[in-house]
Amino acid sequence: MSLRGLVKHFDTKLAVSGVSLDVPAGSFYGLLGPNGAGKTTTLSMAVGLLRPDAGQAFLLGYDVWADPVAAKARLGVLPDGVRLFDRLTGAELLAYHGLLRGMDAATVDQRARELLDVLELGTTNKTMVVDYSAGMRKKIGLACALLHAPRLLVLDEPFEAVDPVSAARIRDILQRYVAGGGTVIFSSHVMEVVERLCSHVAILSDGVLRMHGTLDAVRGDRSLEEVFVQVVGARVGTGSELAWL
Ligand SMILES: Nc1ncnc2c1ncn2[C@@H]1O[C@H](COP(=O)(O)OP(=O)(O)OP(=O)(O)O)[C@@H](O)[C@H]1O
Repeated sequence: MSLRGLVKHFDTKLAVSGVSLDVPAGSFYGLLGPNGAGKTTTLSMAVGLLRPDAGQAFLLGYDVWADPVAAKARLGVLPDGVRLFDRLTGAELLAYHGLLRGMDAATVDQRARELLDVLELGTTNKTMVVDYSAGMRKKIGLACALLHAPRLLVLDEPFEAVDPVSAARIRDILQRYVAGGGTVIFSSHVMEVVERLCSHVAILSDGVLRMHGTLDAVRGDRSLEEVFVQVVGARVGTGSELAWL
């Protein structure tokens, strides 16, 4: 994935200010940044969900805004908020996604069962997605992103709201996916997960890419958290805040 000078304003607010980033094929890329840094906005522009004011995004060589069908056929996305067709069961939602992507019904059925099983969503669960918990919605969103075996996965906070057992399962799936030649870029607030999984990391704040590169190069001899806090400029507490509490 190559991002070139992506810019996005919301009214007068400059949310993303000229982000350029190369995500090498086969890398496991972590995108870090404080709340409101512009991670979701950047990833949404990168995958063709939010039109940039300026700049370009290339996925596996295809310009996502000029050639969206070719780019999106090779891409799996877990968007922020996961707006799903939620009056369906998990199995129905996966079937819908697979058939929309032109997959044959038998393959969709087999992969859907495996995904529901491995993500512990239940292969025979009749609960509609609208009644899923937050973590279950995250997992069914991830299953939809994986179903067509894309070469590139873009995941917005895939571990948010997910229980520790499922998180370990997702880490394992993604590590095997990368070992098999896939590429992952995901946003996260959990340094420990990023340090454990990622080959590369980027730090965004106030819509600007502050640091990026291999994990070792970004981290140096410090912890990722120390680097993050320094790069984004942590406020120092005076000890007098919330004195009324
Ligand atoms: N649809 C929108 N309308 C107006 N402002 C928006 C919209 N989406 C995002 N913003 C603003 O753009 C900035 C970047 O938001 P974004 O959601 O990309 O941040 P983020 O890094 O993903 O944050 P978080 O870690 O909290 O999810 C924020 O100031 C946010 O208020």
